[in-house]
Amino acid sequence: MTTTDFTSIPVLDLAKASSDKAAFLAELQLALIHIGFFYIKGHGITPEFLDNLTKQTVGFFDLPLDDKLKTDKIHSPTFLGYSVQGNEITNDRKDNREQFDFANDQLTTWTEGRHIHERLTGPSLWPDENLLPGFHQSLLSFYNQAQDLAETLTRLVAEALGLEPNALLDQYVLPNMQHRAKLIKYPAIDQLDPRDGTQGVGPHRDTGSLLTLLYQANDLPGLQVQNHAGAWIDAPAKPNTFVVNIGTGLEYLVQNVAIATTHRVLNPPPGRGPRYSIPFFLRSRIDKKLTPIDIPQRILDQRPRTVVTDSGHQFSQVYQNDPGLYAVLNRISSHRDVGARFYAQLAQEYGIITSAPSTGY
Ligand SMILES: O=C(O)CCC(=O)C(=O)O
Ligand SMILES: [Fe+2]
Repeated sequence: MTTTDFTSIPVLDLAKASSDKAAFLAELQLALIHIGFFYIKGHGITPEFLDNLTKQTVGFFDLPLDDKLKTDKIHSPTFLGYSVQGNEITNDRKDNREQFDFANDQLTTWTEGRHIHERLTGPSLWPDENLLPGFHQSLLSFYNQAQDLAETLTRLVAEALGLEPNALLDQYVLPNMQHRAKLIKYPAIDQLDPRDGTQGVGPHRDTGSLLTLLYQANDLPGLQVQNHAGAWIDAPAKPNTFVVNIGTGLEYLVQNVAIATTHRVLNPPPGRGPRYSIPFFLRSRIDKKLTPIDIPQRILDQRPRTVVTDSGHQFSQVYQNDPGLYAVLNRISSHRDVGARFYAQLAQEYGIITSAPSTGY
């Protein structure tokens, strides 16, 4: 075990990818191999758009509970929709956060007898447009802009690892596949029952995805990244940046040379009000078994030897054989009520409902 490791998260400027590409790729390579997290600025998503998205986010969580519950995930096998505070489990413990999962609207192709992963794809559950005018449109616009940015970054990740720009996207992302995004609200500690502790979301790695882009919508502490010696490092909000991190999908597909670093969120300190964040997850395709890509030896030689992590490693073997099944199991694990309703047999087969395992994302 190493005793020293990174103590802050680097800020990369996407504009530099045009003005001085070699320097940008060198910074990116370092972040991928040794940190697993970086901030990105100069990304082109406007401050006005992000301010409006923040207003829509606060507006949604401020709706009466009954209105939010009309979009509850329990109504859909896609796990898209609202989850009330305390209804999610990470690393065996209840998270203190409310969230709204969404994606672009797609039709379900699943019918009895087809692969179970197809049941995850389908339309989002939107609140009544009259309650929140413009909400649906803002969120879809965020989804599309974030997907473009995540794909741009994935091309640069490929280059930083000595590959052709499209090498990862061509193999591991389908043009029309459904990715995921969320609105999240973390109540401050004084708004919680003391018995609930301070776990906004427990230590985890983002499961099965390639990259996560996270917009921290207000300036409150809480997000922490576990460095590879085991210490927790703050990742404070920085205006007009996204925090970018690597998912376990990318880590596996690039032979562990980019690292899916563990992170968590603590509920905000008393008196500061709730923290809001908005992640987008660029997934890897889940319709077939994926084989890791060949990486130049000079890059592989830089792989870190040991990484300390407080996150569980649930089902990672399943991912290697069947990423679609893995995606379903992770969703069931995080949202047991939806799992019990739509996937009872699978949940039982994998001991999920009764044994309370850990999960991520
Ligand atoms: O809200 C945040 O800052 C992080 C959220 C996160 O890590 C996740 O939902 O996977
Ligand atoms: Fe995460």
